[in-house]
Amino acid sequence: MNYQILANKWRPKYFKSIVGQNNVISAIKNGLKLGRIHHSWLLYGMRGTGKTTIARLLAKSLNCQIGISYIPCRICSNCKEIEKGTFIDLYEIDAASRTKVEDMKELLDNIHYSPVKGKFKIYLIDEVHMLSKNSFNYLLKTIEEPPKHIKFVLATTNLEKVPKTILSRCLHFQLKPISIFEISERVKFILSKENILFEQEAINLLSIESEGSLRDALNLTEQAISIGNGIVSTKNVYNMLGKLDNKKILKITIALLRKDFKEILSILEHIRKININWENILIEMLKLLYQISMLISFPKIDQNYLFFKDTNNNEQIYKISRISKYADIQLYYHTLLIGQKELSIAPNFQIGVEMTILRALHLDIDPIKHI
Ligand SMILES: Nc1ncnc2c1ncn2[C@@H]1O[C@H](COP(=O)(O)OP(=O)(O)OP(=O)(O)O)[C@@H](O)[C@H]1O
Ligand SMILES: [Zn+2]
Repeated sequence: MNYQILANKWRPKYFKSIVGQNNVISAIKNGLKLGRIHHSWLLYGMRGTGKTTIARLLAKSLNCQIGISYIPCRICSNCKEIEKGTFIDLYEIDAASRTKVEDMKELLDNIHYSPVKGKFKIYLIDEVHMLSKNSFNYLLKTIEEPPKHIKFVLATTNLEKVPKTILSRCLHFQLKPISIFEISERVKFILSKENILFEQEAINLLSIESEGSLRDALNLTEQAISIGNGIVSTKNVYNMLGKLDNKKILKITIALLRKDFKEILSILEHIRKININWENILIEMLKLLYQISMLISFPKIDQNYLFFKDTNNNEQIYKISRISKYADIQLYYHTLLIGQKELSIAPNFQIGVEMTILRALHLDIDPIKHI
């Protein structure tokens, strides 16, 4: 069989394998059970959260030869062809590449003919917000009163750009960004099925980096597997993402609070030698300062609330929060934040970051001695 990227190979085959979209899935389940199936569905939400996947599952549920079902058989020829992407009554259109009204006419011209193999002809229009005004008008005519054997599934990452006239004729489903926990559980599940070794921290990093998109998480994982020769290690993921690991972020922040010029210079020299995303250093330092501020204000706060997590470093972070002054931390935070904002006008990112750290070092704040 041809090589398939992880994100495609592990596209859920059942509704129950979809993660993080419980509300949408239970509404679909009820609709299918009761046989109340609207003629036009609109799935919206950020990239890589399951829109196309759910649309295809819906096509299978509606056209399975055993009958309409939340759990289609996956054995009949309709189910098989839908999974392979060869089913004749499922029309998948990427609106981003077919925006013109001629395309829409060509697509909808034979809409009155009955389906060839299934109960329904299904039109899945991805990135529907990209259609031209004329295309929307043409679509609107059909969507107002489609023949009984037609179902539309529209998907978009940009709801604001879909005309209200179209919106008001569809049943809406909002897909949420998927939580870090759910992403990391799914990635770990897939890696164990693929017999690939991984470090937990590496998966956490990938899951945070993908910002709610499971597709992005799986693509990053794929990249990490190839860099690591089949193993997903924390070190490789840090390198791949161009990030300093948490320990170094903690180290440079402590050096700043102690006003340890020598240590700062040696860390900056180290950073210059590796391939790094400079802006990210400021972002991670800001996150750490936020965490310290929260701990000063709420010493007993639930650890899960804090996202600069690394059990080995936690003790030190708690210690800093006990011995530093809130106003000082806020001032450091503000200085780094302004530096981050001004990065785009610095001669380059390295100079921008180094000057920002120097500015923070020279603030009129007493150094903390005993960390
Ligand atoms: N909720 C989810 N549950 C399980 N897997 C998911 C989910 N969302 C995305 N994936 C994984 O990511 C891949 C891409 O997802 P999908 O094509 O459904 O995203 P999408 O929301 O349509 O994205 P886009 O808006 O970019 O088209 C899937 O093949 C699957 O592996
Ligand atoms: Zn079937």
